Amino acid sequence: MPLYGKSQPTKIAYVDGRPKTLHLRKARLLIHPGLPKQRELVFDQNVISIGTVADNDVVIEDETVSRHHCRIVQEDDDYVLVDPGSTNGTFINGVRIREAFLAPGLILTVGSTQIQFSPMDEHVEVVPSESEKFGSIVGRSVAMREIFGILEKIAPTTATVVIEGETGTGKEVFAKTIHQMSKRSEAPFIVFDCGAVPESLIESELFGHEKGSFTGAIMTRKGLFEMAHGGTIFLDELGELSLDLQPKLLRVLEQREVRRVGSNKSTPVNVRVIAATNRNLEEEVRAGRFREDLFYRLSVVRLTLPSLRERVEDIPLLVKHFLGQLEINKGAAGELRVRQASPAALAALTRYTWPGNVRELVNVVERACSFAEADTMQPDDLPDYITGSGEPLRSSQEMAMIDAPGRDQLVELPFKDAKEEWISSFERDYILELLKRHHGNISQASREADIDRKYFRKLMVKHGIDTDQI
Ligand SMILES: Nc1ncnc2c1ncn2[C@@H]1O[C@H](COP(=O)(O)OP(=O)(O)OP(=O)(O)O)[C@@H](O)[C@H]1O
Repeated sequence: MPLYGKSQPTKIAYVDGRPKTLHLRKARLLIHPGLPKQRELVFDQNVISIGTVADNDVVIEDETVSRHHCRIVQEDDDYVLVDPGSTNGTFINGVRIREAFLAPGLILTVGSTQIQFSPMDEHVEVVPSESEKFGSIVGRSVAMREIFGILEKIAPTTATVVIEGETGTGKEVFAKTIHQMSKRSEAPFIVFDCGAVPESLIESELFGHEKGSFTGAIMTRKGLFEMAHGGTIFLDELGELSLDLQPKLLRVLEQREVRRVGSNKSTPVNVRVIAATNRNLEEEVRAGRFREDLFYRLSVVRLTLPSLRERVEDIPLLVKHFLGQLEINKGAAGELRVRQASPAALAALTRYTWPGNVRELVNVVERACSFAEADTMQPDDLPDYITGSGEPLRSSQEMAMIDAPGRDQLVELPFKDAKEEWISSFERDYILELLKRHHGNISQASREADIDRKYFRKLMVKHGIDTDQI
């Protein structure tokens, strides 16, 4: 039974897949309650550390208090006080405690300092933002403006965020923007791709290592968590993190300290974590590939970015945005070479199904800028597979029509499943066809497809395509 009645931890409530309400959980601490020198502090993070040294969230000048004395941890529905071993102890109602649930209004005694704890809840309706921009992210669809509405509230907090979405939907740019719109914007934003580093090196990359702790560790090195101190760490492809390493990450999140490989000393870190994955983490938990406790600890705020196919009304705005951003579209004096897209070009871009999402759109606009001969982008400046007019690549669309599961089969499925089935079959055939044409050369095939090589590889993995098959 939660101690705080109907209150809930910081979370977004979804109804029919749409974000409806945002519960922001905060904790208020009164230091020296009732005394003239009473001090009030409000926190939105899920661990609040208390001690005498400056890296604590609550710094207390009291010689009976330890350097890192105790911490208050937000559990799913409750707050828990943890004192793992301070010298003079933490007391509630005169009883020394190591771990205890905190009820609202309760006073804890830390050394000779009293602290009163009260949870504070803010419930807000998620309303689509009026703005079509959040930092460097643009979007006018309701789905995107709803996300902007959430971000306006949660970016300034320290809440951990998990961003889910297909490849190229903008997960990294969202993470960076959340950091830039937070109070941590002056501190480092560190990116780590859990899928790009060999498993054996991930621990030392993230947490650092001591000299000689393993073959090749010739110097002591700080890990990325220490480097991100005061700022944000972005863990991309979190779903790739092995089950062995997941408890180590959980430990850092819960205890807010890291231990370098080969060291038995912990270093406190103050880092906001934003993680992204193109897998559905809930399904990964059900399949036993992702730890449930880590999932709950991380997904304080969980955002799902819609694919570009689901928000085609954003395409004109995105095209305009990229025309203004891309270096290739700038003349000697910084003027834009292509200023706009013609209605026919926009219509073609809107009809296409965008397996590579926004990243693929960026590539297409970039390519069109180098093809365009006037200041308006025309359908001729777009790749044939987008306008549906080209010779061989036209076959990608035909292939999808021909090889996709039969229409009769598809109409038996719910719309969403049928659509996914159809797109998946298109992706598989398209990639296979291009690889065949380029004798298994991924660079050439991805260039012809006009999609990023990294994304091309991901599609190969997704569909179990190996160049040996070609
Ligand atoms: N809404 C948006 N507004 C402006 N630019 C965007 C938007 N969404 C994505 N982009 C741009 O699209 C490109 C791809 O985005 P990003 O790399 O963030 O995707 P991702 O989901 O992290 O991809 P991956 O899963 O492959 O790592 C970037 O150039 C990014 O700036």
